[in-house]
Amino acid sequence: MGLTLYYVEGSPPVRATQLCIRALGLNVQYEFVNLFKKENLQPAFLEKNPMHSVPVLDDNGFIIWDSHAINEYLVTVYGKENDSLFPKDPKLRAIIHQMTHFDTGLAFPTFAGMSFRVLFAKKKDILEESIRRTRDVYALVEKFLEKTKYIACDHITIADFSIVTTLTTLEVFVPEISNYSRVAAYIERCRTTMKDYQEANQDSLDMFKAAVQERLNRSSL
Ligand SMILES: N[C@@H](CCC(=O)N[C@@H](CS)C(=O)NCC(=O)O)C(=O)O
Repeated sequence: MGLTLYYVEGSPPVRATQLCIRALGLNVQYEFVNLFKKENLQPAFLEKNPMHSVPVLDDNGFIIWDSHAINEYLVTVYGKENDSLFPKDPKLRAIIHQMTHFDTGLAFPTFAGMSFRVLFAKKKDILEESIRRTRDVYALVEKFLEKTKYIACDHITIADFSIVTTLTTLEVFVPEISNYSRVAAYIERCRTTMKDYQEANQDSLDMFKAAVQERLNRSSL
């Protein structure tokens, strides 16, 4: 059996978990869940995750959902003792949680609102309110990065997997990150230092961008 990840292409939380899986060098089987065909609402999937979201991890029958929880679990169980991706130091852990809650509470829902509108409700525009919220996210991350190279400290942690995947996907809708120099430098740092960034984040992000671009019918984003 081993590890199975239920996933969909393009999803920032799925990509966050894939970055973690790649960083840990884990061997994982992938099960595609087609959200457009509502496979996530089928009883068998709801049994695994009543929240009907991906990613979901099955570790030999132990089921866990939510990318942040999955990443904590993977590093705790399969990482090195005191793995730097999720260090045991309580203060650092608190900051990692602070940043993953920022992702869940503000950054990801900002993405999800725009994504639902364009891909599922098939609208061809983005609401002003969503653009304003995205700018808030960029400005907050710009502020967070005043003191550290990565989002929680000076090295990569699981919080970075969540923040970088969400930020790079927000940029698909509101391509203004170049106005935020620390955010732009941070994304470039993640791109060049995270293991298998291209395969775990960029490839799927590019597919997502092409799908959004097609729906919005813009020549460039
Ligand atoms: N907080 C969750 C969010 C997961 C989530 O909302 N995933 C989206 C794809 S990006 C999904 O599965 N949406 C379908 C649904 O919620 O019904 C996580 O980090 O895993």
